[in-house]
Order: sequence, then C-alpha cells, then structure tokens
Amino acid sequence: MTTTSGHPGIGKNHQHQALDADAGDELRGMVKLRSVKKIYPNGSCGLLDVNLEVKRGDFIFVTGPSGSGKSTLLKLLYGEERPTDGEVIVDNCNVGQLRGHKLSLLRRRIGVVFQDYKLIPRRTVTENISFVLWAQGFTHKEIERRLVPTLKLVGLQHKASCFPEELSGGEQQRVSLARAIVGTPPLLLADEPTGNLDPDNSASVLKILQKLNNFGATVIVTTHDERLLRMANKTVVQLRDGQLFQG
Ligand SMILES: Nc1ncnc2c1ncn2[C@@H]1O[C@H](COP(=O)(O)OP(=O)(O)OP(=O)(O)O)[C@@H](O)[C@H]1O
Repeated sequence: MTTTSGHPGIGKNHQHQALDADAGDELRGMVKLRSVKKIYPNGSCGLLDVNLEVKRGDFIFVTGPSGSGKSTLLKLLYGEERPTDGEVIVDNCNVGQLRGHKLSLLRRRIGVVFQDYKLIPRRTVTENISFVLWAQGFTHKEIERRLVPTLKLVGLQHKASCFPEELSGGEQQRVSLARAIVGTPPLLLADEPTGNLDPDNSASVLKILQKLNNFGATVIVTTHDERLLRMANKTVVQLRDGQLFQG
C-alpha cells in the first residue's frame, strides 16, 4: 500500500469466482485516491489533498480522532459523497463521476458495514441478509445457496429466524457483516465495526474480516480501537484534520 489489502465461507465455488474475477488484475490497485479534497456545503473540511493506494487483497486500518475524516473517506469510496476535487478510483471506476445504474453496479461490488448496523427491524436475520441479494436480482435458489454458509461464517445459524431486537449488539453487528459479504464483494468497507462491542465480540468481528481477506477480499476498516489495531497487526494509516499520514 502506498499512502499510497474469497471471501465468506460461501463455498469454494464462490471463492473461486471472486478470485477468478480478479485474475490478471491483481497488480492493479483496488482503491486509488488522487489529491482528494472534500469540503461539505457548510464549509466543513472532510478531507484535504489525500493520496492513497490500496492494492487488491490488502487489509488496512484507517484511524484518527473524531472528525478527522474517516467516515468521509469511506463515503467517497462507495459514492455516498463526491469529492470536491481530485479523483476517487475504485475497481478501475472513477466513483465521483458515476451516476444512477453505473453507481449501483459498482456498489454491488462493495460490501459496507456500518457502526450502527442499519438492520431492518421487522425482518428476521435471514430476511435482512437475503434482502440485498433479492434486490440485486439473485434467484431464490442462489440466495438459499449463499445464505447458510454466510450464516455459518458469522456464527449465527441458530439465530436465523430472530428479529434484530432479539439479538445482542455483537450478534446484530455480525448480521450486518453477513449482509455486507453475502454477495461476495471484492471490496469490504467497515466503519468502526467494533465501536459498540466488547473485546470478545470485537475479536470475533476481526476474525471474520481476516477470513474474508484470506479469501481474497480487499478490506478497509476505520477504527478508534487501539486494541483492535494491536490484535490485527495490519497496515495502519492515520487521518488528522482531513490529512492522511502513514503508520
Ligand atoms: N454531511 C456533512 N455535512 C457537513 N459536514 C460534515 C458532514 N459529514 C461530516 N462532516 C464534517 O467533516 C469532518 C469529518 O467528519 P467524519 O464523519 O468524516 O469524521 P470521522 O473521523 O469519521 O469522525 P468520527 O470518528 O467521530 O465518526 C467533520 O468536521 C464533520 O463535522
């Protein structure tokens, strides 16, 4: 990486699909930010002249104080925000210029895990996870085929019929992880995925992220969690006042 990292245990076929799609691409970057600046309409500075390159298969942490621009960086990567200046390239697409269907297509290749889970309250664990696939037009059979191994990977087979309110915070976070990975995206973004979790639950989330990375997914995680950084022992970049520093 310069400041310039398979997949869910969804079965070997899927791992291979994910990896095959990347075959021959591996030397190309998954994420490239060139002189990226983000100033919000109210004048707040999100990012200032950020350059970052993340290669396929990398696993990096982005850390930094509250308000330093961590969420802004992830939002630019999945196109929720557009840069004021500079280029945001994800999987060879210039995200800032994508609109409508093209942006939706890119987003299918990006799994996002939010700190506040964003689960649908009146839907079961199974429904929350399958919804993404259903929305993408997967067949019922394909959804079934992916569901069980994904539930297994996050350790929630026994909670498949529960509603979010019947789950602990750690379990809800694992449902949100399952939802992000069930489509086998080559890029996984996680915004403070252990922000609300105790050390045991944080460790299990980290294990799942590492497993996905071992299967070939590129993983970018924002965190304040020093314990998580020590446990993971991966590349860390720091944001301070919208500027990026290595290590
Ligand atoms: N939608 C928005 N409109 C205006 N300003 C915003 C918006 N989103 C973020 N900001 C500002 O941009 C800066 C960076 O915010 P960001 O949420 O990226 O920080 P962060 O590092 O993720 O913080 P935290 O760790 O508290 O989540 C902050 O000054 C924030 O107030």
